[in-house]
Amino acid sequence: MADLTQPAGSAAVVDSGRVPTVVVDDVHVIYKIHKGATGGTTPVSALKRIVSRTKAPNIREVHAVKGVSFTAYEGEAIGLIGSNGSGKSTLLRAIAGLLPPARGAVYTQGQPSLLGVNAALLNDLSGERNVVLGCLAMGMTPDEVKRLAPEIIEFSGINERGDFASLPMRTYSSGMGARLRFAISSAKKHDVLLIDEALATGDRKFRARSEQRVRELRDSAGTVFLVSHSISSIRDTCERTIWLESGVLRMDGPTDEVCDAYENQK
Ligand SMILES: Nc1ncnc2c1ncn2[C@@H]1O[C@H](COP(=O)(O)OP(=O)(O)OP(=O)(O)O)[C@@H](O)[C@H]1O
Repeated sequence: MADLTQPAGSAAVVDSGRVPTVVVDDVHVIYKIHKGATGGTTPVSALKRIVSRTKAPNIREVHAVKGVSFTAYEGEAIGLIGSNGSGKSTLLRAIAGLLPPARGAVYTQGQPSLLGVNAALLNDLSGERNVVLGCLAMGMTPDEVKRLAPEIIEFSGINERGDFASLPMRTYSSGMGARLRFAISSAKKHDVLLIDEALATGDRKFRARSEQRVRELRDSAGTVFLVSHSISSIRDTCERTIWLESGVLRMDGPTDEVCDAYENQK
């Protein structure tokens, strides 16, 4: 995925004066949903379909991202906005390499790191143990982990109301869990960091801290993508915004212009 050479005839445009980190080139993502075993699933009917080259009747397709193209550069923080179901999370997962595009391609510099509110931590382990495991999983050395763990716990704020870091994560509120996930993932410099709504789960103080962290990550020459329904978070942290609607890229430009258009629609 590291080769950023642009394919001939590509819809994505690369500015040669800047270093591209993500090229999304005419990407389509289609979910195939199995509607359950409601007939047509016997070996005989499957054989008939193979012979007649027809699709299984119990598979529905959802075309979630439709021909999206753009290029992201080093040092950019890009907001992704759009109404519910417009394809923001799907696009993020495609950039992370978790969903294969049905058509088109994603080219990235290094392995993008997806930070979502559902990022996997182990519920039966304490916050402290999850910090250690999460940091090791991101490639830190044991010494780095030892040095950074107290800062990560401090940043997450989970100990603000007692010693929660030593308690199993299942005792945390969903906001506390999300804050810890954000604190772990953002402790490391990423070439490309993808954040899905994580900032929305914290309280006001944590939101301010995490917005500052996003700006630092961006300033350290990484590229940050931020999916959020909070337009004020997007305005505060991103200088560029992409607006998706029904899977189609509706607008891509300076945050103020795109957010104004989004807020003034209809
Ligand atoms: N795992 C899935 N299987 C099938 N369809 C899905 C799946 N995930 C999302 N979709 C569909 O894909 C479309 C885009 O969903 P997606 O979650 O990417 O939108 P979104 O813009 O992130 O929405 P929201 O703002 O509500 O989080 C929707 O129609 C949704 O129903």
